[in-house]
Amino acid sequence: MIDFQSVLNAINDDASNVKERGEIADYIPQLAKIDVKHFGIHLIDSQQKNFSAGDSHELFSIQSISKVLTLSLALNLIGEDVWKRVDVEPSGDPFNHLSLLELENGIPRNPLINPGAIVIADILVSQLEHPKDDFLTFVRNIANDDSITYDESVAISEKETGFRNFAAANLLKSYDNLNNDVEVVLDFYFHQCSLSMSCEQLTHVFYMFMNHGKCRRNKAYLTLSQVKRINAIMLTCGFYDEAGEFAFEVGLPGKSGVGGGIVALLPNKFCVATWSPGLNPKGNSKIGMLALEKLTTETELSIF
Ligand SMILES: NC(=O)CC[C@H](N)C(=O)O
Repeated sequence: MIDFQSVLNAINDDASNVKERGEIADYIPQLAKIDVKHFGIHLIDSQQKNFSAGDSHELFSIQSISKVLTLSLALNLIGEDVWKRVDVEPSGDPFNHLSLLELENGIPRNPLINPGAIVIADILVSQLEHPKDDFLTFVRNIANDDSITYDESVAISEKETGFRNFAAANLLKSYDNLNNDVEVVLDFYFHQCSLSMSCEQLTHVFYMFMNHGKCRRNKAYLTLSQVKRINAIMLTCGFYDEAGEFAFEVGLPGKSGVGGGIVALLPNKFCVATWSPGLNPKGNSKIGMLALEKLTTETELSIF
């Protein structure tokens, strides 16, 4: 038996001693206020045993990690038709890159870069009666946790400075790959990104991706084939132009966000989330990447 708690304690000790902690994502002014010194880690295993260290119960902005959840709901609602509007190839580019979108006639490379997630947001806005409420209910149900909510101040802050996302949405519109108004779709997108969760809550939501699509209460939200696809997309696209590095160093499907969160999982074994708000130049949590590399090295557990 692996002693996960000892491994997490050691990771937390190491993380606290790192001096160069990366840069906070200050292009969203509300995120710039967060103390770069935070570090938290939480792991849930297949028996639903929980292990944590550091600031694992503090809330943070999950940002792009939400893209996996909107994709899951879109697959639930319209199935394979999702792939008519967004591709499944890694982009090799930063998350907010636009030139590929023009080269490829308005079909985003994958659902985890911003233009792809904006198309998914458009699908949800079309399909749901009360998009923001219904998406929140979906996430709360998976986690079995009604305390999860949006951070309005983060959503408003991003709306005020989200010029590249407005550019992406307008470009999508010009290629007929956005059915609703740019303002409406981005209001939804900025809210999904503003979802506030702790490391513990994130593992409770993402548990289903390591458990054949079933949440902790054993209710199925995704089919086996959908989980396989989403995990594959996380592995190949979850870290933008650092997806290769994450697979190389950590060896797990996962997803990062500019709030400094990372969630990753090993099917049938565990789901883990880290939070450290300082980012590396590729926009992924600097210490979170180091922590997960240590986790899979020490436990010798990875998909490879
Ligand atoms: N990588 C991220 O977390 C980016 C999400 C952020 N809301 C943005 O659109 O820029």
